[in-house]
Amino acid sequence: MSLKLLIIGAGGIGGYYAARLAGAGHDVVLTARGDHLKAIQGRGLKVDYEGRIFDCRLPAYDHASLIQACQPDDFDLVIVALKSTATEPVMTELGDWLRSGTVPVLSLQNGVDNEPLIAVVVGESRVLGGLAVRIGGHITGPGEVFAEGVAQIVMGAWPEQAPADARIPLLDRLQTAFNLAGIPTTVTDNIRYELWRKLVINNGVNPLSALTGLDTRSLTHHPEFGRIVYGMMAETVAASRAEGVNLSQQDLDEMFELISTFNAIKTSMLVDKEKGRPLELDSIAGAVQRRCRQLGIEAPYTTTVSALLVHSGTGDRLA
Ligand SMILES: NC(=O)C1=CN([C@@H]2O[C@H](COP(=O)(O)OP(=O)(O)OC[C@H]3O[C@@H](n4cnc5c(N)ncnc54)[C@H](OP(=O)(O)O)[C@@H]3O)[C@@H](O)[C@H]2O)C=CC1
Ligand SMILES: CC(C)(CO)C(=O)C(=O)O
Repeated sequence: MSLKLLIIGAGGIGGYYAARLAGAGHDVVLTARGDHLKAIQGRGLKVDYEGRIFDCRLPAYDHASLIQACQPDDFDLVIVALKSTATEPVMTELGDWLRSGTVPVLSLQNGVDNEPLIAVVVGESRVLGGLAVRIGGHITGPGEVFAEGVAQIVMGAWPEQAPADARIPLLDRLQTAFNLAGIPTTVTDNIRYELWRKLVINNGVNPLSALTGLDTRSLTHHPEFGRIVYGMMAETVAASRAEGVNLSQQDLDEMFELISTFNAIKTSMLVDKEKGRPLELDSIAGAVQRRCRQLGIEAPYTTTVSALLVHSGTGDRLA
């Protein structure tokens, strides 16, 4: 049976997954703003993925008109695909509307601090944690998204899955539907572990790519930058202990291997820096630094790269 899905933030990630899900016959509604929204409303959303073009005509709204046009329980699922810098303001903007229904909310964002912000608004029992894995994607022009990679999704009941958790039937349904739509999707019973493993990658490459302008392959294969990437990843592994997640040396090596052998991706933070947009620095490097401070340990690589990035002229745009 087809799903009714609301995707908040039709950018690189939201736009790509929207196209796959709509292509498989699901009813997808988008939110966006500005020229991108106008283009989606006028001409539709065009997604260029691995040599295939998806042209989709989908209903799209800004948040003020979404509240007028739809009820939260018109949907089986709300997917948040915003930058982390927008999570709190958008949750405030849509808070009363979301609270007027019972629909579950899935975050597909990088970082470990989005689900807690969503839970403040809708309550933990409605939150699904998730992440977009092995995908690079961004808006290339109004109404246009480019994406590459196998583009998996990992998701699970947040913060943890209880025995006989009421969210399991929905997760199973989503897993089946997403896989049939061409999105390799797995459900985990330990989503916080997976979110932290992804943070290892993002802290390893995103800030350094924004600082240097280099893609993920150039960074990880560079004799000096590769060591800095590994150092920032190791600091993320150490930081995970502050939340009892306790990532291991094996997690560190697996994540370094994953990003070293993945496509040469222009990270989302580099794309934001080039476009002069706010960076997810606080939710990536800041998240690691805060946990390390809490544990009384240093995070010298993360602290240095963050400080250089702020100093390089983006400081006034950090959220
Ligand atoms: N891009 C990638 O390759 C990957 C990204 N991720 C993560 O996925 C998440 C989403 O990233 P990404 O897709 O790159 O983000 P984008 O910036 O491409 O997309 C976010 C979209 O949300 C829109 N938006 C923001 N605020 C509002 C608002 N108030 N009302 C309506 N629309 C709004 C943005 O509009 P505007 O442009 O006007 O701000 C933009 O269109 C991030 O956490 C990122 O780290 C994970 C894996 C890979
Ligand atoms: C590093 C990468 C591409 C991994 O998917 C990512 O998550 C991002 O660009 O934010």
